[in-house]
Amino acid sequence: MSLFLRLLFRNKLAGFGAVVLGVIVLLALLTPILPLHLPNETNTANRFLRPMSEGHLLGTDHLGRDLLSRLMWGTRLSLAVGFAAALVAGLLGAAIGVMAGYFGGRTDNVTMRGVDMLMAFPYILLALAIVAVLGPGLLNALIAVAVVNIPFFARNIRGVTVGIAHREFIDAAKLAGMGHTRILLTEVVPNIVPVVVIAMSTTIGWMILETAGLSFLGLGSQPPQADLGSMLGEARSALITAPHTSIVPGVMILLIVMSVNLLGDGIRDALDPRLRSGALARPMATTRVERAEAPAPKGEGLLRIDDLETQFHVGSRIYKAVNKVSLDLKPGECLGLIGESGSGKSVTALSVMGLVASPPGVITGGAVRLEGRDLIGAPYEVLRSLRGRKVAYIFQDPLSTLHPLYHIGDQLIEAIRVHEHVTHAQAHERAVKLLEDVRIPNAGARAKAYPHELSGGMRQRVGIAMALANDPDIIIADEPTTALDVTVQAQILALLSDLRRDRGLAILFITHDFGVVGQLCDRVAVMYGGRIVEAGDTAEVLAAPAHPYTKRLIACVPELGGGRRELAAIPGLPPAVDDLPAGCAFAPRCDKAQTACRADEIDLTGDTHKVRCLYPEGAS
Ligand SMILES: Nc1ncnc2c1ncn2[C@@H]1O[C@H](COP(=O)(O)OP(=O)(O)OP(=O)(O)O)[C@@H](O)[C@H]1O
Repeated sequence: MSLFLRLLFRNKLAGFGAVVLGVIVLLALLTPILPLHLPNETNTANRFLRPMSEGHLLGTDHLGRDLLSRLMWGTRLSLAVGFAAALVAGLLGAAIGVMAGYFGGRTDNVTMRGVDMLMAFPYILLALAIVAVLGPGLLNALIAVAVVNIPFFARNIRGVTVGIAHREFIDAAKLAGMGHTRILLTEVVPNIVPVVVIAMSTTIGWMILETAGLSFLGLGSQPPQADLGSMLGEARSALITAPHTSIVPGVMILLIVMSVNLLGDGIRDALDPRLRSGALARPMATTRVERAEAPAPKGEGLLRIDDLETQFHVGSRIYKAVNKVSLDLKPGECLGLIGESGSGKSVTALSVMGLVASPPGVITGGAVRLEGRDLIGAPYEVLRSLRGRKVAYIFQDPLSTLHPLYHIGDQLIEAIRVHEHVTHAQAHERAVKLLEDVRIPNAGARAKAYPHELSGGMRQRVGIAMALANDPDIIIADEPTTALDVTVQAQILALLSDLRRDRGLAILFITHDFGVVGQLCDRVAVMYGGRIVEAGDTAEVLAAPAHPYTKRLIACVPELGGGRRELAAIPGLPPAVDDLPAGCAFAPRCDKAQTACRADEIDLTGDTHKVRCLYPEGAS
């Protein structure tokens, strides 16, 4: 709760709205005990007294009634009706939306067509019609406002529920034998409550306005009862001669609606989990850089990463995802970056082109040099011109990176034309050639397919073709074969290997599978807890792993035809990068660890085969 309030008040306008609304609600609650005139007490001798008159701070109306008192009682009534209408519309609308979205089929059709019919009328006409049938009065105005707003909630919530109803956790609940009522109450409703709260918080102001509108027309509260709309309606005839009688309720309506809307926006933002995790809705175009100075280059290379540090700053917590990582990639070389989930491989790869989302990501140190030019802190335009053209990425799940509504050919054409001024026809020809290069059969026809029409392996070939679209020098492949079965995985690896040879591509290949590294990579770097713990030629590391972590990682890979042996899982879990232990991060899971391992930082030592360990394997 305190986190929610902190996030809410971080948005200054929402904080202002909360304070203004809080004061108004408090005054409205205290109205019965405040020393005010009676709101309906008339005194025609004192008609239209100006504000600041004796005994009448805001003056009086056409019947000599005290405006301050009527304002307070009227505000109380308008707020109560607005909140009640929002609650009724929100609950009924949500219930209809949940039922229609969850059960689908005929239930959905019948209820939604009813809702559509309600929506087909202009809402104010519908409200007028309802009040005309029920008769004027505040309760009937409340019913009318609630009814005309039900379709808004029903439609929104139905959409959200349809999205949830087919999710795996609902299937799991069904498989576990839960009934519909239980699934609705325990699985669906908790997921839609934030949406209902957000929709209600942003529509209360609107409903207060609608109720005031009906009262203004004489269909809501009836004389002598005051609400803000009826006060405005009664003041209409004296708009010029006694403007204060209109201004007083008008300003109050403005304050209430404005503060409710500002607060509603703030509540919506504060309930957004991305905001809660520190990732404010709009990430910057490139990763934020807070670096003292660039370290000197430690050598040559097409791509050199020197002492890179990337962190996530979430509230007061600092996640050291990448901690002084150094790597280098030569033209035509394949470097494997391997480690368990969460070791920092993807963040390292994304830092290269400033693609880590900020906030919360921050590059706090190091350098990334492409052909000698430091890219850390480079302007967005520079990075944009290099992204795709010099360095291209292939991701694990092409279905989430390919646009679902465009033909794959068109997406390739777009990728080509981002960097090259070629005609559509030329780009199309190139796109088909690229699809042929990645060995997609019948490439011309396949260019017209949508991503969902292709198999996982074919989609990943399209992902590779996208990466090749601008003939880059470097491809960063982030677990591109993890989601594929072994035969397709072998085909994709063979394809990457051929492309590397034919085009002289340098590849940074991220994986957690030493088997894949053995097949494809010349060199390998092993990551653990955001640091490189071992690096060297693949054959050398595979034959004689020096770090106990590498050794255990290799032992996890089953060997075909290697006879029956126990697969050695690594006990324990990787460390949380916001609370790394002192010394070696692997020490808590290492059976060779000594006291010294837990004391100070350990250096990466060695020449071509480097290791960060005080007691490496094989050493006497
Ligand atoms: N937005 C974020 N906020 C806080 N921590 C984050 C955020 N994104 C990533 N991290 C942390 O950074 C660390 C490195 O994550 P990264 O995705 O690079 O791991 P990885 O080795 O690529 O794992 P995987 O193989 O599962 O993709 C993890 O511990 C992760 O929890």
